[in-house]
Amino acid sequence: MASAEIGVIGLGVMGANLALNIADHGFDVAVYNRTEERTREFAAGAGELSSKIIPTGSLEEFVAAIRPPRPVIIMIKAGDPVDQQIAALKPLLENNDIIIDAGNANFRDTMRRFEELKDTGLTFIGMGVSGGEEGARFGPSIMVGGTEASWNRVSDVINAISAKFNDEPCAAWLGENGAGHFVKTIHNGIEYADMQMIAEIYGIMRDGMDMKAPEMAGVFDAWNSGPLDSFLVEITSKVLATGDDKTGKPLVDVILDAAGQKGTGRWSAIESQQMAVPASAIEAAVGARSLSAMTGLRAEAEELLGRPDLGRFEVGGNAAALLEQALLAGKVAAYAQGFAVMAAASKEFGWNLPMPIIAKIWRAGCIIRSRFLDEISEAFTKTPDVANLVMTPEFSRIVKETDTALRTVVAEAVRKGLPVPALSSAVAYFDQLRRARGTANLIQAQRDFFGAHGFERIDGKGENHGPWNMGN
Ligand SMILES: NC(=O)C1=CN([C@@H]2O[C@H](COP(=O)(O)OP(=O)(O)OC[C@H]3O[C@@H](n4cnc5c(N)ncnc54)[C@H](OP(=O)(O)O)[C@@H]3O)[C@@H](O)[C@H]2O)C=CC1
Ligand SMILES: O=C(CO)[C@H](O)[C@H](O)COP(=O)(O)O
Repeated sequence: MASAEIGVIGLGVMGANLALNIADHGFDVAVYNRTEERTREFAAGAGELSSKIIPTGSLEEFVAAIRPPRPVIIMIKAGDPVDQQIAALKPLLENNDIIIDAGNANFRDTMRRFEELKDTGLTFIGMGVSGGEEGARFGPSIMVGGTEASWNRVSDVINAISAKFNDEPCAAWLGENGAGHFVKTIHNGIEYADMQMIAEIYGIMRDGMDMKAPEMAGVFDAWNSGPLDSFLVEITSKVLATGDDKTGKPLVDVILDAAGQKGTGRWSAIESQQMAVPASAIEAAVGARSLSAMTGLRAEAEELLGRPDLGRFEVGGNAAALLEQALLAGKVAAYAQGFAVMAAASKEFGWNLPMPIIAKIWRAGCIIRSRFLDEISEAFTKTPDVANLVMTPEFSRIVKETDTALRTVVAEAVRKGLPVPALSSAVAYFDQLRRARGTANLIQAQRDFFGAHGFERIDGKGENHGPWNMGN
């Protein structure tokens, strides 16, 4: 008997919690997982929600359990598995059924899938979901891409299960085809930059100020009541306060310093380059994760080159306050870059991405949720067409107020041999951005010299060439 209102395929961390969240909001949900054992375990652990959950052992049974037109959420490993899953599902579905890929898909795959399914009678939605395990269970931030009509058909359930900020759902339709997954990708790119900058500040405290993890936990905890108030700062404090049962040391001290990455940060950097919109903080964060994973090379390099031991990180006065300001400044650069990349993609793909709404739906539920996003949403609401976040009155004020702190922290870290790739990229970004006459005049001259590429003069339009003397 088809009684479920919606189905979820994939009962890993995210799918299982999303299914429980859906059931918790009163919807009957059919579930299926490739490995049936996981479905059995999930159903057995569903407790009082089990009456709303229909576990199924085959795709046929799964499809038959959902009332047409069927919304089917796929929440499995991104990439080829999604194509395989769609191929297996397609012959079983009927006209008007909706396939919703909720994993971290590359938006280019989403656009392809959208096209492939366009004339089949089925509808495809690419839906970015953020919030990790807890978000999926109790309210994630949800970024939807597809036709507006398809969004209207699923918005009740998606709004219901999403996080709420001031009672507003942190879910929205953001545009056609790949829009939702693109925005989720940039969300993750910003997440990478945010995390990297926090890690750089942690590195300064640990290696430059000789602070121990519990002491740092207190500093991050205090920062969480100020302008840096955010989920990532909050969990950083909690992580730093956690001990290791085995050694009695802070757990963070016994974790291998090699960061994993599943692709979304890298895609953000690649897409920013494709669109010629600088996202140097995100790139620095991706690069730093890659270099972190080269543990053998780093050990050899330390041996060969020596690790600079240039003394303590000294900024005079209140170092914690300066670090807090520097982190805030770095965040502004990362978010300004992420939003600028989205603005360019919006034009290129004709999505008309609503920046104030994107900032709004990131205010709760997602990994980068913060007080800061409320300020961004306000800034974009007041000045929706601004070219760059830092050009808004609110954020230009923050850039000016935090400038000395960012510059001081980066300069002192560089002087003392403490790596700060993302924070230093922020200084360079701001310094280049606010310099009306830069140095690319020389690059233009060089290009013209070796390749006759031409240049424009400051005192007139049109292409010019220099009288370069190639012979000498
Ligand atoms: N974890 C997180 O914080 C977040 C994850 N995501 C995204 O959500 C998606 C799911 O992630 P998560 O729940 O963490 O992953 P898990 O590793 O916990 O679970 C993976 C799921 O994918 C299924 N799967 C893997 N390969 C295939 C395949 N070839 N065919 C069918 N099913 C397959 C697994 O089934 P089986 O049990 O049979 O192996 C399992 O249900 C990913 O795209 C991820 O990037 C998005 C936001 C946050
Ligand atoms: O989407 C997420 C959070 O928003 C996932 O946790 C994702 O896996 C994070 O990316 P990575 O694994 O590359 O750190």
